[in-house]
Amino acid sequence: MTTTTCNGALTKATPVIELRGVSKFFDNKPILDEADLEIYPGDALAIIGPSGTGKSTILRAIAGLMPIDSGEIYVNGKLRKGLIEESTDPLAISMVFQQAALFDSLTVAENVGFALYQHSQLPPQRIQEIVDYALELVGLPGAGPLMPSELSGGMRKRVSFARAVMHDPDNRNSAPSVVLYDEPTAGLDPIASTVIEDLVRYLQRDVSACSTYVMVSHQESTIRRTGDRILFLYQGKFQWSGSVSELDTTDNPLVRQFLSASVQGPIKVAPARRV
Ligand SMILES: Nc1ncnc2c1ncn2[C@@H]1O[C@H](COP(=O)(O)OP(=O)(O)OP(=O)(O)O)[C@@H](O)[C@H]1O
Repeated sequence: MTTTTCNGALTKATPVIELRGVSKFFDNKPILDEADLEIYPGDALAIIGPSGTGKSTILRAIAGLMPIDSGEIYVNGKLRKGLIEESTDPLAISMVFQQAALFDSLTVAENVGFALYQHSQLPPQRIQEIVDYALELVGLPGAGPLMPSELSGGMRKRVSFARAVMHDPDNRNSAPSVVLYDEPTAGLDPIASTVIEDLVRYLQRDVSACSTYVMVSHQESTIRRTGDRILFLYQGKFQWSGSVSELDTTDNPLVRQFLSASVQGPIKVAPARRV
């Protein structure tokens, strides 16, 4: 594939992440069924699909947080063996979870700096400076001493963003190359969602040299504002791929039914239980 790099040059790129025939079963049910996916440098992908179709599962597989049952995952062309904790990927992948997943007993600063405090040799004063930089980046300057319980849902999400993009500003290579967002705007009002969507684009544009991300969302504004390429996941496979404008023009029956919120169509809908 020919792609455009950050500086505009056309190159034949190696996918930063490639899934080949990845399957994952839960309770003997195939959730991912020989799914293929290629993510190229600078891609802004949005994965959509009905609830329970495996969107979070595929993010966890990409992140190396969950074992797959068959298939292969390549990171920068290198076959990943085992989970992320057992081996090191040749590039940093970071995940923003649906529930901001903060440690409630730690301050905001301790949450954001957690990985650096645990795993780096940097002096605490330097980590503090980096944490302050990350909090500024997400529009929460001075929030470091607060406890998570003092934050709104939108602020908690921004803190989890700061933690996900934590890196040493003196070392641009330490920024995550791929960020995986699992429903970062779920449960937020439209304005708070816009703030998060803008933040995703800002981080892509300005934080690392050529940021790449995968967004999972049910919110149409988030899909349209953060996805350059939309992928429709259903029955364990990607069934459709297109641009945001193609979302409105495609005659793919899965996409049409999904966007029209109709219970009639090829997507099987579990009937509501009568009470
Ligand atoms: N650890 C697990 N153990 C058993 N089943 C699981 C596990 N994780 C996910 N599943 C099942 O796999 C299916 C896909 O779940 P997943 O969370 O990936 O779907 P999703 O598309 O992200 O859904 P939603 O849009 O509702 O968040 C669901 O049926 C879920 O119950």
